[in-house]
Amino acid sequence: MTTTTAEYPAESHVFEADVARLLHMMVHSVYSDKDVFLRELISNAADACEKLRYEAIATPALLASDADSRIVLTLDEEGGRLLVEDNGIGMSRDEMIEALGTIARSGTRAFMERIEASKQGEGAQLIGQFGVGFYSCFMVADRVDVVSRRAGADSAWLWSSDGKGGYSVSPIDVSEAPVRGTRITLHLMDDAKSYTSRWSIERIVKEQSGHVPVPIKIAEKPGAEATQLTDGTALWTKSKNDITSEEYTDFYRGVSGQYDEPALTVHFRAEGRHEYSALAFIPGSQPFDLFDPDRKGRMKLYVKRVFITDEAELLPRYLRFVRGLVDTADLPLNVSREMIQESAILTAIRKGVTNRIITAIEKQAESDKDAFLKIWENFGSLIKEGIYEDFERRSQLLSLSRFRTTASADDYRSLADYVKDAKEGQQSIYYLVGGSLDQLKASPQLEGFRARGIEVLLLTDSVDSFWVTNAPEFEGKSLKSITQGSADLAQFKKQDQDKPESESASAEVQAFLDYAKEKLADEVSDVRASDRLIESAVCLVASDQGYDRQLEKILQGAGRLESGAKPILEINMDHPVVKAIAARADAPSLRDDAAFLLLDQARVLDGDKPADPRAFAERLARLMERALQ
Ligand SMILES: Nc1ncnc2c1ncn2[C@@H]1O[C@H](COP(=O)(O)OP(=O)(O)OP(=O)(O)O)[C@@H](O)[C@H]1O
Repeated sequence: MTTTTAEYPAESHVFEADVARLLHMMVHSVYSDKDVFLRELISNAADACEKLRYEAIATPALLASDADSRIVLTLDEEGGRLLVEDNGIGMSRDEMIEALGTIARSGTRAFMERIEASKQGEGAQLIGQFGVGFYSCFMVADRVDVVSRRAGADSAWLWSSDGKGGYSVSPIDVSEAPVRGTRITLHLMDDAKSYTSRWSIERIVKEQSGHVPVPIKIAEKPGAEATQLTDGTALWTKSKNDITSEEYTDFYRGVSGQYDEPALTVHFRAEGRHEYSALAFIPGSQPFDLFDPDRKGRMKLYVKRVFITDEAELLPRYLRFVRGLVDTADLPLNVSREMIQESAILTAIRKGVTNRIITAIEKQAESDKDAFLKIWENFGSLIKEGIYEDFERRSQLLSLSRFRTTASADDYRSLADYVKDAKEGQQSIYYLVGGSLDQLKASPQLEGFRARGIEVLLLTDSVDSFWVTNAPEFEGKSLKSITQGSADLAQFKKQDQDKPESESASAEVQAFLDYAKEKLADEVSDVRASDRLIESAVCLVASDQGYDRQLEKILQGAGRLESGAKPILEINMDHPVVKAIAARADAPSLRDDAAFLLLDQARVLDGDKPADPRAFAERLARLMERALQ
């Protein structure tokens, strides 16, 4: 039964707020390389063909008599139009409203915010780098009509918009729609009329979409016979030696939706117990939604070249920045998506692909340090998640990790570098976790390590607080936070021989320590002499048991820990202020204020605030008054 207009009159809809924002950005984009719109449309068309092939496994009738997927581009120079048509799955009315009136992709909002916050030129570059799907056609068209008929349905729909405030959806006679699939008509803007020239379309398709796994045809005018532009051969089925790096890049761009160069390409065919091909890429830059909590891996699973799903978890979570696909003949075509998750074959494939990717990164680290460091800068924080998630590969991932350290200057150091240069008798790999490198470099806790030339890893990624607690060892040395427990530095000589090692505390200073311990008992668990301080008077450390201070702050911030453990206040027994206060046993109120002020000073050095700002201000005022009198 054909849908009647009386049942479904033409409806007007306004765009969801985010779509409107995105469209505004597209239309006003100064991005010069507008060609990218065609890649987006072709990629959607190819996805639609792949979805149909998948649904047709269970319902072969969907293919009817037209089994071969294709994408046809029709040029209409006279009418100033470009048509992109596929015989894929098509869209129902509701699917159209959902897909072309809202933004489903996670992270798009974050992406838009980045574009809006950036300077004009940079924002435009971002658009070019990532592409923004269907809506990019409004960079070249002032009206877009989408006619679609879902496979197996007896109705067809027209979606139409000028890309400004909204769009309309109306039923149209099936005789005006493709038998199955979607036809998108772009009414080109005056400065975009070159997209009706065969020469430019052919160039763009070959450059951008030459390896889309659905054949692309071109018709020079409406009604003309279409000739083939690309044959739809799946790139991954070819031998590595027959593929140029341009072809890989083109394919990567299609599969990742990013328009940069891949930083690393891993392409192999596994034979033996399980047979499959894998083609995986590490992107050349961070995808904009990399840190979106909903972001999933984007490796596609094909069975005998039929796309099955991109939710098969073909890689461990921490490798979710890798894009690409696995194609296997070992799974049955009609395997359900649920069964896939539990399949032993898939587990074996996951292991094989993960190993190959990590080995490829390791090789890159050896053969091309700069290229590897770019990967590390973009994705190191994710790779480090693997240190606590992937027990089997922990030591491999630790070896791969690179760090800023007190000895690295602007370069990176590996744990192997660290161990090679460790002091004689040094049992631990020391680290300090915090929010930024500058803050870490200014930490009082570092002073004693610096003075003795002991290297300390400076860790600033939020994941660092977690993996360090799980990876206690590298080449026999345990990882140890310099803000937790005792520093045990006395066994190492200071490099600056002029400064004598501190003698055991004088009785006076010791008495002040005991006094402070009693006074501050509500706020700290201990007050003790420090061997990690040189210039600063005080610092806070966590006790050996429990969490390190930085992790405690993160857990508290996330509401996963109610209150932190009391820290330990360490005091520099050689510090002139400490000595001077210790000498004033005759002035109890002064000692009292000093004890609390020293604690607050340690808090501030830790990036915190004084616990009681008012009491702090009063104590400070009293002290200044005394000094000024
Ligand atoms: N030719 C088409 N056939 C069927 N559905 C389509 C077609 N073009 C677009 N769509 C639908 O519109 C949705 C939105 O497309 P859009 O390009 O904006 O984002 P996307 O394809 O989901 O994301 P990405 O570009 O990151 O893959 C698609 O997910 C799909 O459901």
